[in-house]
Amino acid sequence: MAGVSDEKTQGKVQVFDSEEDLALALAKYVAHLSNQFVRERGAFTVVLSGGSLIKSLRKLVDAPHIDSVDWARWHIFWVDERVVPKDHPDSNYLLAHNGFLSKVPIPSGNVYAINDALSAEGAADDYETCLKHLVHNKIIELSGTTGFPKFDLMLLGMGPDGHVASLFPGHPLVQESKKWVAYIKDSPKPPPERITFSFPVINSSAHVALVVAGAGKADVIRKALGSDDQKSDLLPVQMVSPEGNLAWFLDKDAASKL
Ligand SMILES: O=C1O[C@H](COP(=O)(O)O)[C@@H](O)[C@H](O)[C@H]1O
Repeated sequence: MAGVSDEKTQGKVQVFDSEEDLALALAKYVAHLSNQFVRERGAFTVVLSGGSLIKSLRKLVDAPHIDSVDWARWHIFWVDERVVPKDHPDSNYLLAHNGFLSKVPIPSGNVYAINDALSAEGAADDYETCLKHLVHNKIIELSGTTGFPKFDLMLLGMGPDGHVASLFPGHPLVQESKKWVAYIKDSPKPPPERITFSFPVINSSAHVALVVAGAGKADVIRKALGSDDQKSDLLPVQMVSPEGNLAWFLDKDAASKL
């Protein structure tokens, strides 16, 4: 590992010599949390992003994790999804299925994809209803502090503009304070129609990992984690501030301007 810092304000920042090393450490971190939550409460709720995050999960399907993780206890959600059919190349579900879910024995009933037959608004409402049902059944915990669902682990990627989930810089959705799941029809990154968890949900998580690799993201990482930052005009990634733990997984290229 190239470096690590642990500051209360920004979470634990780990910088790895390569994306390969990052992926190895990420797998170890996820497997450790899986063991902990399965032991403590018999379930592990994991929220996925789309994009490059899925490739960075590839070491979880290798030994020793493939055999040691209790996959039957996992419950899979998406922090955001594009409103397209599940077999469309833009689907975050399809990406996760091909790159991760098809390689591990998570029961299909524990994989909560959006209803792709609905409009953006309908799919967001439907997903929120699904989450409420799972809170009622105690699969998902509820934060005693915020009243929003408290996922065990949220795995977030970050776009080169500093967006997380489908919460984009300057978009009014970043201020959503009531809905658990919101919809967007004018996403600056295609496709335009998506659903996304709101910041209150993201920030109620027990653990959030922000996984960022590549030189194309170095400027935003400097803004988010560098010392010369002014706190006005926060990028979405700077609004990630969970009530639990925040861990950054960066490769050397993403951290090159720190
Ligand atoms: O559109 C999206 O982009 C972000 C970032 O993707 P990346 O490929 O730059 O890592 C992703 O986290 C989000 O889930 C996705 O819908």
